[in-house]
Amino acid sequence: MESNPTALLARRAHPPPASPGTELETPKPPSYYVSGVQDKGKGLVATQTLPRGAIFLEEQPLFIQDASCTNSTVLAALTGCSRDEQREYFALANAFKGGDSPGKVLPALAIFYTNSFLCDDAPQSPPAKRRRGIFLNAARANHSCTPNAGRVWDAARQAMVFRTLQAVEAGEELCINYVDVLGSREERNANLCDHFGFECACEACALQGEELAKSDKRRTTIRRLYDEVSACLKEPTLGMRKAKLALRLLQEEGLALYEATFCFDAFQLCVMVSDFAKAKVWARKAWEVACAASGPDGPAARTFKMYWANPKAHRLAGTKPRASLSGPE
Ligand SMILES: C[S@@+](CC[C@H](N)C(=O)[O-])C[C@H]1O[C@@H](n2cnc3c(N)ncnc32)[C@H](O)[C@@H]1O
Repeated sequence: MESNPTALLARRAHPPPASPGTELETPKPPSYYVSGVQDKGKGLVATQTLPRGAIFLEEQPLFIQDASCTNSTVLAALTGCSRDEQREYFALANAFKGGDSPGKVLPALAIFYTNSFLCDDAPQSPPAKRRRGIFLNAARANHSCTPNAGRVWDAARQAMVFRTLQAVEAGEELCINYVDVLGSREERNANLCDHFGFECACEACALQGEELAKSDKRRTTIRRLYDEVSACLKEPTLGMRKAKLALRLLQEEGLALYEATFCFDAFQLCVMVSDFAKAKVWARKAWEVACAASGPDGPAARTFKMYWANPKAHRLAGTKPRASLSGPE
């Protein structure tokens, strides 16, 4: 096996052993278990009721690869893992299995492509520098077009952190989103098939007839509003109406994603027309949503908190004639 200078070995999320003399903490029961789920193979299921914003999984990578990874570099990284870890790795899903085309991907690399997550320390690093990691537990998280969980890479702790985006009942599956979930079922599934090789079996994709048409319309409208609100610099009142419509549609569709973005848009519209009282309310709402999605120390939560404290610090403050806009419903 060729040596692999690019594979950065890291350890999995095992709690460090207590040093002699330190008191042992009572271990917390895990918030999820891995189980078979209908039409999706295995998945993560909540063991207990979890409130919005609860961390249910934190995991360090088994190993990380950069963008130039090959089957050989993955195999080399695996030589630094225990036998059990290697066995667990080869038991993960392989979206490329069964393909008999000449360009067939070898198993170690195919499993890496199917299960790795981006874990870049520098945000927005160029594609060639992007690092991806394998997380043996997190790899069991399935996709949903109405995800109830989100994940962020905590660079300081070198761990992937998963939080609930909304309250979750015991026994409910914990799902993230692999692709953008705005757009119609057809568009979402085309994207999932192209990039991940499967058709989605989530609840939103299982809708039929009128229910499906309504869901598709809500999602395509939210996507349109996403572009339109930011183009409403000249018409803050119209922009606010669109932002609030998007928030209403997100709620109807049960989507927690994008809420912070629209709240922050509403904040920016308020600061533009010097309605700083409403701006504060919107910034606070954006902060609350961001805290639930990616924690209070995430970049979005920190930015929103700063503007909540001082909305006048925003570069658009007072750039339009004074007006009064509406706050959240
Ligand atoms: C990273 S793995 C997720 C865990 C996987 N279900 C398992 O059994 O290990 C990705 C694979 O899970 C399946 N999967 C994930 N989300 C799905 C969904 N919404 N509908 C159908 N299959 C899904 C697909 O086979 C996909 O290639």
